[in-house]
Amino acid sequence: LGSQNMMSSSSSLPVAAVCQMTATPDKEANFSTCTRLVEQAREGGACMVFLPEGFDYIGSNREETLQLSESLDGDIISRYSHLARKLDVWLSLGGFHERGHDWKTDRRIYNSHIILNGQGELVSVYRKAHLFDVELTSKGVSLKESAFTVPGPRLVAPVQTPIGKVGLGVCYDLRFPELSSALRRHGAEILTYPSAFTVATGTAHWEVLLRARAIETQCFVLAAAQVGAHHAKRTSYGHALAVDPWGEVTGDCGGSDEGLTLVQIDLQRLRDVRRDMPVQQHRRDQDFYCSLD
Ligand SMILES: O=C(O)CNC(=O)[C@H](CS)NC(=O)CCC(=O)C(=O)O
Repeated sequence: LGSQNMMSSSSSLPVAAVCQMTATPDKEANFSTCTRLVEQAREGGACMVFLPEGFDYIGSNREETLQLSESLDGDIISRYSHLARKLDVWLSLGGFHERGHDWKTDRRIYNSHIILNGQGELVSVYRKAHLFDVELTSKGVSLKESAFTVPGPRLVAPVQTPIGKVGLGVCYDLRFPELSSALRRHGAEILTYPSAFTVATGTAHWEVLLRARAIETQCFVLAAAQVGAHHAKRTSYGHALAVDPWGEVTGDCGGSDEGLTLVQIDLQRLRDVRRDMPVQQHRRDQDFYCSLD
C-alpha cells in the first residue's frame, strides 16, 4: 500500500509548460524570448513545452509576413531542434510560417504546428485547416488569413509524447468541434491550440471555447498564446490556458505579461472522468447525426 501511494504521488506526474509571449517582426528577439521560456520551463521540471502561434514572428503586413517565412529545413526550425536536443525537451511549435510546396510560383505559406522530440527530431507537422477570414467591423477586427496562407490538406494523427497523446490544432481551429472530436476518436488525450487571438474575440469566446472542447472530448486542453502589442496595428488577448478533462482551468497566464504556466498531466484522472461519464460510448455517429427522417 505504501508503495502504491508513492506511485500515485503527484511528483511522479509528467509536467507540461504552456507559454505566453509577445512576438514582433524581429525574429532574433522572438527566438531569445522563446529560448528563455523553454529554459525556465525545463528548470520547472517540464518535459514538453508549448509555444504559441507566431512564436517565430508576427509580421506587420502581408509582404513582411511572406518575406520572413521559411521552410521546415530552414534556420529557425534547425535552431529549435538544437534547443530541444540540448535541453532534452519536447517542443510544440504552434503556428510556424512555413513556405508552401508551391512557394516559387504562388508565394503562399502554411500555418504549421510542429512537434519536435527530445532529440530535436521532427515527429509531426499539422497544417492549420480553418483560415481566419473575418471582418468584425464594429469591433475593429479585420483579418484575411487566406490572402497569404493555404489551408492544410488533412487531419494529423495524435502524437505519442512523454505527457500523453497530443492532438494538433492551431488557433481558429478551436472553434470547430468536428476537428476536436475527430482527434478524440483517433485517441487524443491532450488537445493543443497554440493561438494569437484578437482581443475582441478572446474576451468574448476564448475561455468558453477551450473549456467546451475539454468537456466534450474529456481531454486536457493546452493553449499557448500571444499577448499584448506585436506592432502598431495588432494586439493579442493572451490568457494562455491549461484546462483539465473535467473542464476546470488549471493554469492561466493572464492578459498582460509574457510567462508560462506549469501543469501536471494526470492521465489517471482523464481515465476516471471518461469511465464515470462515458460520452464517447454514448455518441451516435453511426446511426443518428448523419441522416434525418
Ligand atoms: O498572422 C499570423 O502571422 C499568425 N496567424 C494568426 O494570427 C491567425 C490568423 S490571422 N489568427 C487567428 O487565427 C485568430 C483567431 C481568432 O482570434 C478567433 O478565432 O477569434
